[in-house]
Amino acid sequence: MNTTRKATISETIVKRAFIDSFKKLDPRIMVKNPVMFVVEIGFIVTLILTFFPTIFGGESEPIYNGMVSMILLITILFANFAESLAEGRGKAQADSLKKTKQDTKARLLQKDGSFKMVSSTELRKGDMIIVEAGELIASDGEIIKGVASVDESAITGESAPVIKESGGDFSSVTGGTRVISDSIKVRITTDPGESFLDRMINLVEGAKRQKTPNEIALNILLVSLTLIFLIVCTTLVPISSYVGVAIPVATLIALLVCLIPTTIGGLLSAIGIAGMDRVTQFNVIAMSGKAVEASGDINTIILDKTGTITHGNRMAASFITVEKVNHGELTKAALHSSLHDETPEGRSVIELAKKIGVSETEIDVNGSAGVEFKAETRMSGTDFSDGRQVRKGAVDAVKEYVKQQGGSIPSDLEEKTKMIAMEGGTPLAVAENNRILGLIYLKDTVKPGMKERFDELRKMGIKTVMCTGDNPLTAATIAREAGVDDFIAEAKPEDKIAVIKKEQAEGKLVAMTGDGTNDAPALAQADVGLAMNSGTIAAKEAANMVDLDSDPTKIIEVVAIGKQLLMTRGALTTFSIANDVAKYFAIIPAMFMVAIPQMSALNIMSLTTPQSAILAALIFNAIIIPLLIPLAMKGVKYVPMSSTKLLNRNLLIFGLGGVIVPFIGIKLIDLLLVLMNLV
Ligand SMILES: Nc1ncnc2c1ncn2[C@@H]1O[C@H](COP(=O)(O)OP(=O)(O)OP(=O)(O)O)[C@@H](O)[C@H]1O
Ligand SMILES: [K+]
Ligand SMILES: [Mg+2]
Repeated sequence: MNTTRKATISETIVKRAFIDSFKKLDPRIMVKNPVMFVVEIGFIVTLILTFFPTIFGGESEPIYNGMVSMILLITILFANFAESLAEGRGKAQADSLKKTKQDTKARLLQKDGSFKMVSSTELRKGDMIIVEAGELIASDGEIIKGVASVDESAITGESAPVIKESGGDFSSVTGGTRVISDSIKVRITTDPGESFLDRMINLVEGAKRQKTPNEIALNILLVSLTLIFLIVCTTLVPISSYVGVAIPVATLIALLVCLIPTTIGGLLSAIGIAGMDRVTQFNVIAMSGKAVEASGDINTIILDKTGTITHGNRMAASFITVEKVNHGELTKAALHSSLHDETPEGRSVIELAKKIGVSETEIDVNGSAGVEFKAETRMSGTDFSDGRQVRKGAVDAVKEYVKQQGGSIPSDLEEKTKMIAMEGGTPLAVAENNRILGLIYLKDTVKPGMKERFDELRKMGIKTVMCTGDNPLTAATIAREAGVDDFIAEAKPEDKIAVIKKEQAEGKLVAMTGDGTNDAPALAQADVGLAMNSGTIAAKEAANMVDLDSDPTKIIEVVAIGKQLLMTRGALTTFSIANDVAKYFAIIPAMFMVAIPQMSALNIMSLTTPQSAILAALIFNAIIIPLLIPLAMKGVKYVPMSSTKLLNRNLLIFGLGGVIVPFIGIKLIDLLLVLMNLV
């Protein structure tokens, strides 16, 4: 689906990561990762000991010190490499996006109606520009007038052009995309440097990456463990001298590094970056790592109906009269109600009326004023200078409207409304003053494969709720067809927020997908707000994720990636700590073996010499990091099942595995060291 933005781990990325791992040795950068910073201090101390073996008093072997020092350096480089590699794909994407970001010329509209050519960097919020076919859109904005097909491949990677039009949910355009046909008038909505493309570059580049609350909490745990082991290792000095053993400083440092959680400490940020990156590979732009993490814990998903579950191109299919109303009269009224309605629905009504055959004079808008469609009123219409008022809208809204003017409700309205709704269509009632003339049948169909997608979510234990402004019958039909768990009909924007707040009050994490301006408050309220790239600027700004392919069901992939991120972090933490336990049993007996022969009983791995044992444990501690890079980057495999089952499975694999693997690994390295005559 995506060609330009998907970068694989290429040779260039690996090369850049290799160089970056050395740059990251800078202590000012290292200090941000306390566990690895301790390793770096250990490296420096052992390096000094290599050249000045007696500097801290007592005897020590320079070659052994040098070996420890080198292994420590490699350990740090491995950890840095993991992080650099994770960052690499984003950096490569940022490079290709920057190429898209060229300085373009724009036709800036002047007060007198003429236009002036200006550079895109001069455009400010509120400016009006005209973009003609073949031209690049200079900045983000909203179409005020016109319809055009736009090539958005520079941003989305999707080569098929999309239709953008004023009014309604498909009015936003992105800077850097190209108008293919027709001409549009655009109101600029961002200042230079704050455009969607700018934000996207910053995000994929990881320039402003912030640690998530979960990462911070885990870091605190890792730092605490490091402190505890620092104390343990320091207190070993008086204890050992009491039993008559002098432990070399290099050995103490090796022991400390083996005991502190270097595996997870070295891979933690790579896991986070890779998680964000996986979301990007799915063509979803996450504004923060926090949003990706939250999606892993989602309990409820709120989706709107039109354009999300259904195709959303609600087109007028037929006009249905009530009682004894003349068909021509209804057609005319439907047309009149839509004269100023800029929404796709409104335009489709005019199209249908023209197809049926109304005279051109009826389309004259002179002497009339439009009543804009609003999600709150769920009506639109026209007021004529002769006092005639024509409205169309949701049936209950129009019923209320005519009742207020003393009108009555046609006897067959309900039955005919029901007929449309039962088929999943949206019925709009048409009224002239206090008379209801009939109905407009807006057709819309459920997107294919919806049922399977919602089944998948159910398996993950996630509840789906469809929230629509449409009537309960249409809602019920679509809900049944799509297989959502629950639905809310006749929902106004504030109702959508209320649903989210209610779930949140029960301690649940809520995700919401939407595209309309009326969805924006709810998108902001939700823990995870996924806006469609096709949607309005307001929706995209309120959300913390934007789907470039405008596929609302992609929330499923995002949830899976979030879960995978949390699981990967948990699994590798478990593995890292279990590992350290095993290393303890490798080193401690070896350290005291000579002085306290009884300790040999604990030397269950029967490692050759104290030195071989320590070096083997330290080497294992280093190479486990690159060995786990693929897992950190790709994530632990996620299969939809309950979280308890998942937890048990992972504890078994990574907890038990974490104890067993080092025993085998350390023993093998020990044998190898002896074979190579290194100890
Ligand atoms: N152009 C229009 N003129 C008059 N009424 C409209 C128009 N468009 C929609 N309506 C009516 O208003 C209702 C609410 O429309 P809206 O698009 O805001 O729904 P929504 O809350 O976004 O939910 P969904 O997108 O799931 O349908 C529609 O169900 C329809 O009855
Ligand atoms: K360790
Ligand atoms: Mg909508």
